Amino acid sequence: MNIAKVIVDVPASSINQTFDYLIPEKYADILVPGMRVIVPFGPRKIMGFVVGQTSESSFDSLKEIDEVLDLTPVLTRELLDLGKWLAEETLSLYITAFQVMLPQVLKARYKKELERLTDETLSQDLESLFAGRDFVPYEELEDTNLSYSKVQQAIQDGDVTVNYLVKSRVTKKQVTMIKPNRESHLLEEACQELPGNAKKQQQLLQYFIENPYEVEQNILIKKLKTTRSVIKALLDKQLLIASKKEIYRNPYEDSTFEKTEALELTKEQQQAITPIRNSIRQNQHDVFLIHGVTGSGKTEIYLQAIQDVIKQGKEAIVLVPEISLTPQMVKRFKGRFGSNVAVMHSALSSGEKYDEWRRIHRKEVQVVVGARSAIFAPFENIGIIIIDEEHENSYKQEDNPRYHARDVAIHRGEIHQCPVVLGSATPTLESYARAHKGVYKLATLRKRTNEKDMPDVEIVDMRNELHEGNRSMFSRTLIEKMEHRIAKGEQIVLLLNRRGYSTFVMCRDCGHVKECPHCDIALTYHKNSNRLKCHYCSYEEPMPVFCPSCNSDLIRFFGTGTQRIEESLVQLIPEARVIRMDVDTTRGKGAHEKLLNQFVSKQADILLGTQMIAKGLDFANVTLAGVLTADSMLHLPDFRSSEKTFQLLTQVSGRAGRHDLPGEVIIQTYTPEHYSIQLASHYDFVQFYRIEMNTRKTFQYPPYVFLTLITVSHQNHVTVVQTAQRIAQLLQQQVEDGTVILGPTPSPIARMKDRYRYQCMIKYKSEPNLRRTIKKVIRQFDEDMRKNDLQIHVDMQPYQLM
Ligand SMILES: Nc1ncnc2c1ncn2[C@@H]1O[C@H](COP(=O)(O)OP(=O)(O)OP(=O)(O)O)[C@@H](O)[C@H]1O
Ligand SMILES: [Zn+2]
Ligand SMILES: [Zn+2]
Repeated sequence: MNIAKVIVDVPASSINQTFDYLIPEKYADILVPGMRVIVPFGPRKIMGFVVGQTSESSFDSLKEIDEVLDLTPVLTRELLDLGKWLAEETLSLYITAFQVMLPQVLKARYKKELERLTDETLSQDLESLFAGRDFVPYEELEDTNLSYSKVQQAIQDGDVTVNYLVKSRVTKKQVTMIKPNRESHLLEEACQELPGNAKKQQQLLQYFIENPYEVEQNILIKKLKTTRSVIKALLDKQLLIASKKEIYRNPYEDSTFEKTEALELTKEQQQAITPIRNSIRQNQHDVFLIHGVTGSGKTEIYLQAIQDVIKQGKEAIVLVPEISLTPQMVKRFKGRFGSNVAVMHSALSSGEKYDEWRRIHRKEVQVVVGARSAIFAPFENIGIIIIDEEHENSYKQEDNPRYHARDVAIHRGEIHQCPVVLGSATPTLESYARAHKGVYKLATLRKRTNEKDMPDVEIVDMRNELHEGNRSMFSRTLIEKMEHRIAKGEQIVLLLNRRGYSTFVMCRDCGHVKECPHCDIALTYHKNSNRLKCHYCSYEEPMPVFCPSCNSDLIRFFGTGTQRIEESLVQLIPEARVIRMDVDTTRGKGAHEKLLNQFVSKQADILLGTQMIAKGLDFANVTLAGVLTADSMLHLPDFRSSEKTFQLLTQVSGRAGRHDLPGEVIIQTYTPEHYSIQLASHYDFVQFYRIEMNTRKTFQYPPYVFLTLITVSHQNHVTVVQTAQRIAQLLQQQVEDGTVILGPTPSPIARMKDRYRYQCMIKYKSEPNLRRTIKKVIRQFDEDMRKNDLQIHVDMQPYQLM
């Protein structure tokens, strides 16, 4: 087995296969599939993944592997297989599928070092390598004759580890630790000698008299509500002593989470969890759909099911949509399982992400809570996979590989023979239909755990407001109710449904709309910088003073952004303190969390925001939720627009009155009679499901058919049209009767980043060979893609039809 099969990092379909390389003697003992290597490829040296080994090759004069990057495989056997499956399922390249499963840090080449983890004596050659140091540059290892297998053994024994030196900014985090500098009785004496007014210092000393241990300065400050200057005073008196300590970049200080215990489950919860527990006990793969109203205790069910899995010595993956991966959510998992939880979140720095991944890889944790890509957590003994808010679009990756985390979850669930649990108050029609047919097992939670009714929903017809002379974005009812709440010291959540709306700039004289010069899309006005920005390619320019088309100075912005709403809100209710949450105010790291904390600590009366405020937030003091424009996305050219509207309205309604105070919801709309608005106001999911399924059946949309979207793009318009037409023709010849090929038509955004875009949609009921057919068709354009920058994207499960 002296030959390695390698998938190389060249993202081209002509290279999408394994290449054979000779394994040099020095790597013979240590190399296993799943490791990354550097190999010569043409004139270059590139990275690749070892996916297999063999002793024979049909090629002669093989080149040698240049370097082995990992001493422990970064991809497990299962993940290697999963990568192959993923590539085939989504028609993407093997290399892209492997890359998506790994943290960013492992996708590039970084300097490495060996770190000694033990004080025990190591083998002699390792001792001479470390030569008294704790850290050794990796190159030194490569320069010695030391056998890699010895180092590998030391890593497996936990004596040594390999670190990646991600840019120094994120490599190591140092924290200040504080501990007492004297024995407790001496501290007590000192405490009595402090002046009587030094209450804060006394409190701090008292703490260390009772807890004579080292503690992180920041935690101390939080716990005792004390300050740096108080600590400094005692440091200066040499009663305490400070030191620096390097820590894992654990972004959530575990010790600050209060421990929670399993709650006694309600009847409904028990009924829902029992079959899940059975599957866990019997190592059986089933898919469960928990349809439970907001506040019905789904999360508690997840927590207790995970508890069972941990007891079995197995692992759990919990997926949460990016925007609901809030500190509140993390707290619930860390509160129950403490440091046994890793969190994977896009707001973490690449170093932090790598640390969390490594905790999983080393099996230091049994639970991971994360956004979409956490589905690839390198666990090897999975006992449950949970997808919360399963209807969320963010589970679909809109980039290659275009996968849906739900499909990956079910595939891994089959491999590990473990249950997969999908939960939502508004499941997708696809999932609910499967539950209806018995493919998934359905559990329904009808009641909130606190037995409180869902809040009353009032629909306000904005057309009437207009007729009666109210031109503002706020109905009189909503204003009245807001004023009432503010007077009582209660809080309000206001949602501006922003999809379909934006602040674009238009000339009132000639109607000219300012568009991005590279994309066929209106530019968005940003007031803070007084600039126009493109949300697709990040092009920007200053707000024009004169219309570029007719030179009129009546060029103004239109539409309704959160910023505009905030301004008019403050005009209407001057005493209102408003926190605005949108892409602009939440950009910085931790900004999201900071705004929420301000709201929780009642520094504001109103939380105004886009979709991001509708999910998962749980505020005790919120008694009114308002939706400003319920119908703004009802008319988008997307067959899921009614479903999305229903989901959003239901989610927002769930924000109010979750605790002791009763809640109320106002939905403002121009189409009050629409079924998704009417049924959302009655929380009638099942009726909505029935009506919407009928519509889907009539117009032949999923779940009655499958869709595949092929998008062609190129700088030259003619090339795009011709290619798209040719693809449609070729497909037409090969698909089954009854399969429909729509298009080619221009994509809804017909040009993006200077590239024209056309699309074909395939609608089918059964096409067992579709993937093969598409591959064959696209292969004909290989050369154009390689040499001529033609792009063809295939999405086997399109969600963004725009
Ligand atoms: N068995 C129980 N007994 C008492 N309280 C419970 C129980 N289960 C859950 N709760 C509490 O009820 C509240 C709502 O529960 P939870 O957040 O789990 O519901 P959910 O269905 O996940 O809500 P959402 O869909 O809005 O996220 C929480 O405060 C939770 O602590
Ligand atoms: Zn643009
Ligand atoms: Zn003009």
